[in-house]
Amino acid sequence: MTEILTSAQMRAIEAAAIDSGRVSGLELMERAGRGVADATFATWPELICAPGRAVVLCGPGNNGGDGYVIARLLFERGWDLRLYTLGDPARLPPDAAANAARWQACDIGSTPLDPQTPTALPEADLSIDALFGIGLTRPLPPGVAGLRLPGHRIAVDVPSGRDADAAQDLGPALPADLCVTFHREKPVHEMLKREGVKIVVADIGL
Ligand SMILES: NC(=O)C1=CN([C@@H]2O[C@H](COP(=O)(O)OP(=O)(O)OC[C@H]3O[C@@H](n4cnc5c(N)ncnc54)[C@H](O)[C@@H]3O)[C@@H](O)[C@H]2O)[C@@H](O)CC1
Ligand SMILES: [K+]
Repeated sequence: MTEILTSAQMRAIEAAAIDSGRVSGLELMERAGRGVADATFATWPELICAPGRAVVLCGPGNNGGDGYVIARLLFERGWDLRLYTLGDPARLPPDAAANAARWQACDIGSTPLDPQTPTALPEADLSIDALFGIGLTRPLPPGVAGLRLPGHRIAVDVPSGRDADAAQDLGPALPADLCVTFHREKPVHEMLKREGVKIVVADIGL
């Protein structure tokens, strides 16, 4: 039977691993981003040798940090990247800020999303939803809830707008074809499977 962890249990496991000195938060984020890229190419192998365009949406927390890692990894593989940010990048938590700085070194730039009005996103082969993960605390702002995601839609950890613990209905959420979570499934992933979303659990070495 699949072992399922709540978001609080997941945070405790991550914190214990980091506190033990066995692994840094930054390294966990790198493994998380790599896990999403690997699952994406395992799901759509035709994309491995045919880099196209990817839209990456990065939120204000560590889910956004995963997004910056994924953008960098796709850029290194020759993809045309369009990165969008929500919130003030100057207020990102430390590991996400470090990956935003690495992204800036790629010299591609980014576009802020308007939280009130949905931004028109370009056509793309992949869209990566790294806006909110297990840290979502309230309904999505209207400018996010109304986004139309192009191409194959990949949710990082949790589709933005969904409560990872499936305990409360937080309102509209972004759609996903593939959702890549880390270490163990969370309660929402059982619901997502029933909705036809492919779930991949990436091993991040915890
Ligand atoms: N070291 C770590 O902690 C790791 C974290 N990971 C990623 O980090 C995620 C959790 O990161 P966080 O705890 O930073 O949480 P999130 O990145 O999910 O979101 C937290 C941020 O969103 C804001 N927020 C919440 N709901 C909002 C709403 N409706 N509108 C606007 N702002 C809202 C909060 O104020 C906070 O700034 C996981 O889902 C996973 O993707 C992975 O990188 C693995 C390692
Ligand atoms: K997400």
